[in-house]
Amino acid sequence: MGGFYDEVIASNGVYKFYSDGEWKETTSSRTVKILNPSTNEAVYQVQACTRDEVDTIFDAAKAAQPGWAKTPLWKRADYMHKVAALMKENAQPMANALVKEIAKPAKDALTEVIRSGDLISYTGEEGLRRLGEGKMLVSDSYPGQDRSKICLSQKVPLGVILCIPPFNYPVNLAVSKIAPALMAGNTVVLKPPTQGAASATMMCQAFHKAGLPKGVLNVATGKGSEIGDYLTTHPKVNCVSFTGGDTGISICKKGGMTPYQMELGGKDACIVCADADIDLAAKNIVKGGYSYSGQRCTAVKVVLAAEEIADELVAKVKKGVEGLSVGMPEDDAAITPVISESSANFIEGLVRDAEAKNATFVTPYKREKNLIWPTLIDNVTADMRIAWEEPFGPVMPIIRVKKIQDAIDHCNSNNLALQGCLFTKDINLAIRLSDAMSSGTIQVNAAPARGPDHFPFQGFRDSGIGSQGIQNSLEMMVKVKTTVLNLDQPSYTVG
Ligand SMILES: NC(=O)C1=CN([C@@H]2O[C@H](COP(=O)(O)OP(=O)(O)OC[C@H]3O[C@@H](n4cnc5c(N)ncnc54)[C@H](OP(=O)(O)O)[C@@H]3O)[C@@H](O)[C@H]2O)C=CC1
Ligand SMILES: O=C(O)[C@H](O)COP(=O)(O)O
Repeated sequence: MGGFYDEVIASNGVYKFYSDGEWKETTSSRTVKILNPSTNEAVYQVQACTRDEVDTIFDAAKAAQPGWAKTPLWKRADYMHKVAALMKENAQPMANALVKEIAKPAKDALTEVIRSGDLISYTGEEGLRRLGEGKMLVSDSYPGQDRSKICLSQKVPLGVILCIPPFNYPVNLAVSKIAPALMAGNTVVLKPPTQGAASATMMCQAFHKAGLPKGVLNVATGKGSEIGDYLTTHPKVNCVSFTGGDTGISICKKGGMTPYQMELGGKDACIVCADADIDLAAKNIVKGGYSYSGQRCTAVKVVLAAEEIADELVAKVKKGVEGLSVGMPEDDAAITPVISESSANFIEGLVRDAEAKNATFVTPYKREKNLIWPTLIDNVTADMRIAWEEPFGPVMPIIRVKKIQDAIDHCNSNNLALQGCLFTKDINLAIRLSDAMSSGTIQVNAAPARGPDHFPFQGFRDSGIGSQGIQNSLEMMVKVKTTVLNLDQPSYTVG
């Protein structure tokens, strides 16, 4: 694997956890297996941290926080640039791990690591400018007041941030939480997804090698079902930044007076209007719906096509889908095995339901273990589960609509409301539709996407709480502290 990562791995080949600046093995000797989705065989193992170890990790994070908050902003930014450079220099082994543990196509895996380095650098820059700014308010703007009070507000850290990313971007969605949290003077406990824990753990070595002070970043590994509740309800947690599925909703319900940044599931709708550029729409549906085998929260997950153009659109999407390579991530196939057998079974359940209710299979459904061939399903109706549920797999439903209002109503009736997109050549219609679609982000004439990573990224309804994107994440990782200067008499500057 290469010297840079050697100390991350224990002598028996199990990845270590990271606490108080040191790579450690659990005293329980229990480990968690990470299965390769392409073979369903164990490819890596991580430590199953005990509750005592979790306590020690939080103690380290809590103890390190005041010192880190006193580290000048420019120094924190310097660390971010060092980490980013180290990640990029040592990207390939991390990308290889992504290929093996989450079956991400080889090129996309490398892109994830490089994109993460860029995100960390940008966060250093942005944090330096933004977090150095506060506000000064004078009192005489409020009725009845004179100018005898001056209010100074600044952005201060929240404390210890618990970061929990999902399997599909274990590196990128980890750093999109860690970097803003650290820049804002917080310390971090990372709980990586089990599938993705090896690459996420490797990523933390870049922080270690950059010389980050002890306890500022810590990694607790183990199954979410075993240590998740203990982590999220831990008394030393001051904010939970989570990306994943419905688990996020139960975290909020179980939790207390802790701020949450939640990015949850999506059922991103793609509305194709009668006047759309059909080639452009078809290209985006194929790329947006099937890249990483549909396992993106921003994947196009239902197409709502105007009846007039539906035949032409379906034919063009079919052609694109038939051109997708299907195979192994090592070979950089476009469609690779989905994350687990249970995920493949769930996807198959949605497909069988649509089949039983007489949907039209434009491309046939085919599956070998976790590998599912890209499937295009036309004439989907509202009584089918796939019209509403998120497959997180390479399966695309098309619903034909008589009126655009039907498409808007479908989009707005779903509790999942992350992103959406629309295709039209009419800018006025585009704005009206975007305003009418009640989802966190609407893309006009392109597929949904989170990036570029400084753009706001948020879900409405059950798709999330708060907003991400570098700028908004920085704002979510701070609270406002004010100091009011009370003068003995009003004072005015007259210019
Ligand atoms: N909006 C967005 O940006 C994204 C949303 N998603 C959504 O996530 C789902 C798939 O991702 P997936 O990773 O399976 O999602 P999960 O919600 O199952 O898991 C997400 C993370 O939560 C952890 N976890 C599991 N149980 C608990 C618990 N009780 N307390 C705390 N943490 C826990 C998991 O750990 P472990 O792996 O050990 O179980 C993992 O790290 C899809 O629904 C998808 O839409 C996915 C990516 C992005
Ligand atoms: O987790 C996800 O699926 C994302 O946040 C989507 O990111 P992307 O649009 O860059 O794939």
